[in-house]
Amino acid sequence: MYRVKEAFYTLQGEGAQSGRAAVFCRFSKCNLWNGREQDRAAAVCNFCDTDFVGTDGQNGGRFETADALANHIRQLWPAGEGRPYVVCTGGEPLLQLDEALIAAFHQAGFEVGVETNGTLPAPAGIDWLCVSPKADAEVVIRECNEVKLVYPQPLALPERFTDIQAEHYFLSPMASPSLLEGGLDPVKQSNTRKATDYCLKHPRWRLTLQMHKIVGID
Ligand SMILES: C[S@@+](CC[C@H](N)C(=O)[O-])C[C@H]1O[C@@H](n2cnc3c(N)ncnc32)[C@H](O)[C@@H]1O
Ligand SMILES: Nc1nc2[nH]cc(C(=O)O)c2c(=O)[nH]1
Ligand code: SF4
Ligand SMILES: [Mg+2]
Repeated sequence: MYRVKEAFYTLQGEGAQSGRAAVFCRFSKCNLWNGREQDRAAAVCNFCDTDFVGTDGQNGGRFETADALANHIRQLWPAGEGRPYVVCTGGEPLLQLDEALIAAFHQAGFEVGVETNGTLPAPAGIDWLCVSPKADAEVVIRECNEVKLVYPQPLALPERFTDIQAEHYFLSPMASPSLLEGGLDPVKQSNTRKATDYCLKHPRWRLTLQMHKIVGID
């Protein structure tokens, strides 16, 4: 059984695949926060900008089989256009994503991207893996396509993650958890300046901005 909070067609807004059309499959649940506001401050990850509780979002639901979920996601891709791309996110997708579901996505013609906090092992077959470390949580994934660190995090300094083998290292300025528009978020503006300064001093790191919030697509 797979539990999905919501699924929607949009442009990838973050990292090296920014601007690419994708169906986002947002799995329910996370291992670093239970999603309740009253428990946020005590959670390992306490700045999450996402509601991943339950299965009641747009195109969300409970899916008994990998094929049922893959077919559901396939219907959200525009007919006959380009190479279908699904981004598995959440919540923490690696609590649920398994080799059977990756195989079903491939069978349905998808390339499979994953956004993970890196604390759980990744199944084989993922086409694009993004690891986004959180606070003092141990990262067990040792290689990926991109590291995308939300910045600043006092317990997750960038230096700690340069031994993860990756093609790209990104800093993503921390936004207010509440869903404010990109331009109206003073917390984010100040964090964007800090991330910019860090990238200028340490040029292996690149800046990425949450383009979907700037553009206002989701
Ligand atoms: C909601 S998480 C879900 C996937 C996975 N649990 C993770 O943390 O990578 C998706 C992406 O949003 C980022 N994110 C979450 N809250 C954010 C915030 N307040 N500002 C900027 N990025 C944030 C995460 O770091 C991650 O890269
Ligand atoms: N457009 C868009 N791009 C994204 N990239 C990563 C996201 C996520 O929440 O995992 C995300 C998201 O929520 N929306
Ligand atoms: S950002 Fe990711 S790891 Fe942090 S609470 Fe949200 S879903 Fe969990
Ligand atoms: Mg998001």
